Amino acid sequence: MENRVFVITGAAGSGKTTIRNYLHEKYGMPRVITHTTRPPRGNETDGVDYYFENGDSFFKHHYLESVLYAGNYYGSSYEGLQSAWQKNPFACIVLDGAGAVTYKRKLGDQAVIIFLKVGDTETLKKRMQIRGDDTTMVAKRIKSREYTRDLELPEPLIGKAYQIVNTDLRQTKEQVDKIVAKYLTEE
Ligand SMILES: Nc1nc2c(ncn2[C@@H]2O[C@H](COP(=O)(O)OP(=O)(O)O)[C@@H](O)[C@H]2O)c(=O)[nH]1
Ligand SMILES: Nc1ncnc2c1ncn2[C@@H]1O[C@H](COP(=O)(O)OP(=O)(O)O)[C@@H](O)[C@H]1O
Repeated sequence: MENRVFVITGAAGSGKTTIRNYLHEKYGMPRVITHTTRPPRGNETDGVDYYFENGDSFFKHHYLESVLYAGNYYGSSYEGLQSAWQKNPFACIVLDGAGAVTYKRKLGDQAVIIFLKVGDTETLKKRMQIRGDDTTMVAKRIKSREYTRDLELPEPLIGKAYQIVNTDLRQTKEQVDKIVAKYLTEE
């Protein structure tokens, strides 16, 4: 079976983490944990949600790609992906739009991109608040250039990504199941 990495991308609050966890729980896909200089949120654990880094430690890793998103660095390491693939041929990762473009360019068909879309900013804002995000952080996030950019599928990924409007979570999961089934059955 060829190695694949399911890349979940989309704006903040669009449901990326929810779908990544679904892929992990339903299909046993290892989650590639990425590195960030963003401070942990109250419910986040180091080594589970992210590897939380400081300005020095972040730059000591060997990244497949890294970005600056809303003022913090995020990066995914080669080692993280390889160790996920050692456990299972299908892995999953959450990336911003720029990271998804780099993954597609570097990994080609091995990267299966799923772009989650939610029509309006109000819904996204509400979801972030329900999730328990700090109100000031939500406001800062929504104002960032990266947030606005990730509301739409990046131009280089047009025709190369699956797009799902994540309104009804049950329907979203069904669409994700159909995508995974294609790769499970073709092998
Ligand atoms: N390119 C890239 N993006 C990442 C990486 N890790 C996380 N991200 C993205 O960084 C953005 C901000 O993540 P986060 O601060 O957790 O906020 P969230 O969008 O509300 O979950 C999201 O779009 C994540 O998908 C990474 O290693 N590389
Ligand atoms: N289709 C949906 N309908 C309602 N709430 C959702 C839906 N999908 C995700 N959520 C909720 O919205 C919040 C943000 O989702 P999350 O997966 O953390 O987004 P992201 O990782 O893209 O920032 C979470 O509280 C999650 O449970």
